Amino acid sequence: MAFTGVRNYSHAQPDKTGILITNLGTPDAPETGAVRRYLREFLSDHRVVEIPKAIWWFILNGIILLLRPARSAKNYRTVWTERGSPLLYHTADQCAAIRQYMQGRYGDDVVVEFAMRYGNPAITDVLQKMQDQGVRRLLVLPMYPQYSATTTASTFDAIAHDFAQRRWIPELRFINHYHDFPPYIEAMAEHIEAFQKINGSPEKLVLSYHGIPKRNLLEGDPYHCECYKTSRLLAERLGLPREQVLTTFQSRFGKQEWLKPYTDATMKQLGAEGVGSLQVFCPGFPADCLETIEEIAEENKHYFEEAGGKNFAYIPALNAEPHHIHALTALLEQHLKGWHPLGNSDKELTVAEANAKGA
Ligand SMILES: C=CC1=C(C)c2cc3[nH]c(cc4nc(cc5[nH]c(cc1n2)c(C)c5CCC(=O)O)C(CCC(=O)O)=C4C)c(C)c3C=C
Ligand SMILES: [Fe+2]
Ligand SMILES: [Fe+2]
Repeated sequence: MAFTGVRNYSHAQPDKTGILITNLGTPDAPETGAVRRYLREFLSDHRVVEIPKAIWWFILNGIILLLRPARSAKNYRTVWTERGSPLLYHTADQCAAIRQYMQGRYGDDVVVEFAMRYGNPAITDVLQKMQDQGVRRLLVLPMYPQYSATTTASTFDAIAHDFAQRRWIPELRFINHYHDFPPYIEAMAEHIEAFQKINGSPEKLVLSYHGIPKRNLLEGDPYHCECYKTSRLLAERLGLPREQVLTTFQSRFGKQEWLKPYTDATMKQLGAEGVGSLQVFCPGFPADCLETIEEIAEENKHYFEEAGGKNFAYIPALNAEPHHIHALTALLEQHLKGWHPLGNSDKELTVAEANAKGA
């Protein structure tokens, strides 16, 4: 096998640092064919579905990819905008804001790009683009605050798979999680406080995270613990008593048991108990997407109200808000330490030069 080499290398070329922001990915269009292509790639990942591969191949191709794409496409159409899928454009906006900050600090020494684990822009294409720009040090930030093998490790697999084809791999740093990073907790707290200043404080605040199969927890995935820690730190920072804040898990897939309590069952229960006002925030989703806009703000709102609940409000994700960008750049800078001064590693900057660069 031939490895991909570095083309047009010149010794005069400065070494650059690359920051790669990744998220899950989304279909290219809210249509059955595009959704099927996306779901095929996503659901063929053994990190996501751990059922033995041969058995799963028949279920996936014989049932799921025949039935689900049309239904999912219909859901995607309800959230699609002129700028495309919310997950895609929020990620693009986050990347642009982080790039602006990093360029202000380090100029052209740092390259900031984003990629998606499934679909487009594909990780391997973006890594090629970064290599072509002279990136020799790579910092990867998967936008999953809470570690899970299904998401974080799968992203690592994709980076490793790409590197396995390259002759000259860059120096690598990979952010595993940031579920308890103080600026992230602070950004969420300030965001929730700002929302409540306008909309009032609710009787109950539900913190809803994407679920994973319960078996993954029993097999040693730390995701469940990290979600509870995020909730505890956020509730403490907001000064809310324990009974006012609930942690739940949404977006089940398939027949097996997933992490409980389930968000939908909780909505029905709180509605039936006659809860007067409820706010839902999703700390595990740094960007609004199908799972927040359609599943929480529409479907689960309906469950709550149908069961008798009043005043449901969904608190939007942090998206590209300044508080969020501040938290993310603080996280990135923590992980860039020792790579300063960014730029040509052969050339030491004088103090005056470093100051002039703002490094
Ligand atoms: C099949 C099992 C799934 C696991 C395990 C899973 C974990 C997981 N997912 C996210 C974040 C997102 N998931 C999104 C959509 C989505 N998730 C699954 C399945 C699993 N996720 C499916 C089949 C879908 C597609 C939508 C559908 O057909 O209903 C999204 C939104 C994507 C978008 O385009 O908007 C996000 C984000 C996390 C964080 C996670 C584990 C911790
Ligand atoms: Fe998911
Ligand atoms: Fe736990």
